[in-house]
Amino acid sequence: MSIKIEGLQKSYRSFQALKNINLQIETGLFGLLGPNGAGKSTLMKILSTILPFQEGKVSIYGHDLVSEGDKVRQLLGYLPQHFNVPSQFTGREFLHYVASLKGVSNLQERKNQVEKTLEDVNLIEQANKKIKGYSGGMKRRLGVAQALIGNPKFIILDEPTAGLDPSERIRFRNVMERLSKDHSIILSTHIINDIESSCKNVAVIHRGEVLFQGFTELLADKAKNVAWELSVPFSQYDKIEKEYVIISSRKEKDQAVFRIISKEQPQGNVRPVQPTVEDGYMAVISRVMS
Ligand SMILES: Nc1ncnc2c1ncn2[C@@H]1O[C@H](COP(=O)(O)OP(=O)(O)OP(=O)(O)O)[C@@H](O)[C@H]1O
Repeated sequence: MSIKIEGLQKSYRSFQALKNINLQIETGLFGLLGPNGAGKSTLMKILSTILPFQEGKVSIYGHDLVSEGDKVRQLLGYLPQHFNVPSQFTGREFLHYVASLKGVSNLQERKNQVEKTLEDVNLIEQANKKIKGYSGGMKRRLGVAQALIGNPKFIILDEPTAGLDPSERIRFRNVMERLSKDHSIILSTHIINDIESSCKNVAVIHRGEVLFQGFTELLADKAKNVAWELSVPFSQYDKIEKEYVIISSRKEKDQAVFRIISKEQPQGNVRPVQPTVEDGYMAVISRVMS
């Protein structure tokens, strides 16, 4: 087991942000899903040793997070949710700087790593431009790059794909897939598709609690027998929205067609549907499970 979290509790003053978290994370890509305010960033900050916690035990590749923080940091690459870079640097200069800080002292080795990482995040063409001229997506990709520099065994990425266009998201996934063979990578995202197509294991966290952990495809099973497609006249749109957990809706002629989660079979023009990972996620966080 690469990462073991036992009985982790974190409070900000009187507010309990993480409640008795127990997670086991192996080599590979691990997805952390949860709505806004669930506690994902709090957990990631704790794992990256920058935030203290009150209760529990965390072990990273056999090192205790608290008493062996220095050893853990040597294994770590971290992209925080809000990542600011010195804007006067060029992308290439910045990555050389990060590589030096991470102890890559051999110049040739540093060059190799920086160029490979720039390629991975598709920033070769912009590498000699000052960061202040980068777009939001380019800055995010540079953020991912700095987390990968130094070849850390344990990589924590807090919303790495936020602001990336679809082709860059696909590129990101391919790089993660390559790294997942011999790294432990935890990534948080709101984009279920990112998790579905690349993470073998996932945890769903909501209001500071882990509500699901396991194989990603098993998350879909949580919506077994509770996922429906319901067609209603357009006039009933608001009523349905209030009554059910809605996954999506579309217009078909004069009908509104809803994909919903409901324990009871709804009345009317309805049919059961094969649940997706997104259905499972919504079923878990709304606690409407089969
Ligand atoms: N420094 C802080 N002081 C007090 N409360 C905090 C602090 N940081 C976070 N919180 C609270 O802890 C809870 C979890 O926040 P966290 O940022 O970990 O959620 P998240 O899952 O990352 O959310 P998002 O998806 O919106 O980024 C929220 O209710 C948040 O308001």
